[in-house]
Amino acid sequence: MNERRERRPSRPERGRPGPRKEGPSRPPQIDPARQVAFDVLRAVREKDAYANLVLPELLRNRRISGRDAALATELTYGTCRAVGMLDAVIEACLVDRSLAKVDAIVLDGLRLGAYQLLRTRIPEHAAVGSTVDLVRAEVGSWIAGFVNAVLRSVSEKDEETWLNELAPDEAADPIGAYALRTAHPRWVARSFAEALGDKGAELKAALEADDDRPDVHLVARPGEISADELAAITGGDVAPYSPYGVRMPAGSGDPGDVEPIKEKLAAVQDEGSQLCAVAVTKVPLTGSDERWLDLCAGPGGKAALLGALASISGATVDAVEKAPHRAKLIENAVQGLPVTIYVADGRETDLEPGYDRVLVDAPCSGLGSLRRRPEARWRRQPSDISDLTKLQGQLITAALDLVRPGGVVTYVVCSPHLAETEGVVGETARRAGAEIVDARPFFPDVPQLGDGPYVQLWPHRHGTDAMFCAVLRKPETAG
Ligand SMILES: C[S@@+](CC[C@H](N)C(=O)[O-])C[C@H]1O[C@@H](n2cnc3c(N)ncnc32)[C@H](O)[C@@H]1O
Repeated sequence: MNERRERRPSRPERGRPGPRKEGPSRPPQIDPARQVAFDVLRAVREKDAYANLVLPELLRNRRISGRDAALATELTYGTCRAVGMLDAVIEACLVDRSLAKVDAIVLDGLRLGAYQLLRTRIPEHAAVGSTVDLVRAEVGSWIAGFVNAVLRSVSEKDEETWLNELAPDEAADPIGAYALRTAHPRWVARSFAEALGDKGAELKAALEADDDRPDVHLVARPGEISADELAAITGGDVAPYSPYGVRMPAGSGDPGDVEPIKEKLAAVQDEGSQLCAVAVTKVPLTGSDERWLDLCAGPGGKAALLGALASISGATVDAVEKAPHRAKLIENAVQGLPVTIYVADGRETDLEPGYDRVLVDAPCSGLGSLRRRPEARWRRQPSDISDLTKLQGQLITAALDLVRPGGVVTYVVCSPHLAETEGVVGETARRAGAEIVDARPFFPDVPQLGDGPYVQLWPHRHGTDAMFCAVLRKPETAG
């Protein structure tokens, strides 16, 4: 056994307290920011909670603000995102190389500590000591020696050195190498590579951009406030592509505190989502253009933008949502707009066919917005995809039934996974005899859109989520 391995800790047996002398005798010093992060990690793991919903609530309830809130946010989201990379390093620090038998709550603590050691400038003694205290307070003093020893072992090298040791060779296995380095599951990295048609520099750039903290994007409601005005009020920048968009740097504070958002003149919405909603309205039509349908509308981001544009052009929008609680959110988003909400399954509505434009913003894997949902990359499974594509195909088919001959169906997903994008669209359009229209002209001035006919946006190219958009036209001759 080499010197380093001798110093590695053995894992504790589950639920079996070790000798009392392992734990330091001083009482644990609990830091509120780290306690919040630790509690959110637990809620994410035990209750399938969403970190970006639980964290603000805990911060509010515990009256944590300012620097403590910023630290809690950084540690929570950073740890959630980096789980795969952190686990690889932690596992390398265990004598028997198995994480599986480390108590889940202890592993939460180890991840939180390892994140601080590898991806922040927090001094080693603070990262290790505070983590030992957190886990000790939760599990008992007997665990302190183990946590301390694992984290001391993690701290022996920086992230780069660990990754050089643990990552597969970049030339032999670029997907595996970039996946570990950017803390993505391999299957997600592979799906990005397939969509990009690249396993080299562009894949690396895409995964790196996906691992960054994203800007906050706001949408200025058309007819109420302009993007220039919104940018001036918020101190943000007018977005490069959406005529209604404003971008604010990550960590600019709670967008809910922005006055135009409180007054419902603006909302938080990724610029890619804005572009897709706007594209729905830009496809040329012959004949009527009054009845628009949003077939998967909750929580109402695109319905609100479509509603505002419909109100200007004299159209109306029907918004369908299957989940009643999400339909409630639409109500809140579309107040004062010409939008009617229906709680129904989009595959079998009682709606009168003959819509001029239909948006299918289908349920999807969300692989395109992983940067905005810290824990999502580790929760999604490849096996989710086939159920989703079945549902997506059925929703597109229903939309083609509801649109009038010559009308358009715009299909959008927040995913670059080929099965959810080109795969399902190509197959469904072929079966229904729908024409696939080149979507690129409806994204004017957006660069790097490839060869069409589909539009795939990317964080590393456009600074947006990886939204996909396809436009289908129902043939004039169709019944
Ligand atoms: C990607 S989200 C839509 C986002 C929304 N367009 C927005 O911009 O805020 C998909 C929505 O479809 C809903 N949904 C899932 N299955 C559905 C179905 N069979 N019919 C209608 N809506 C469905 C989900 O509850 C979810 O709210």
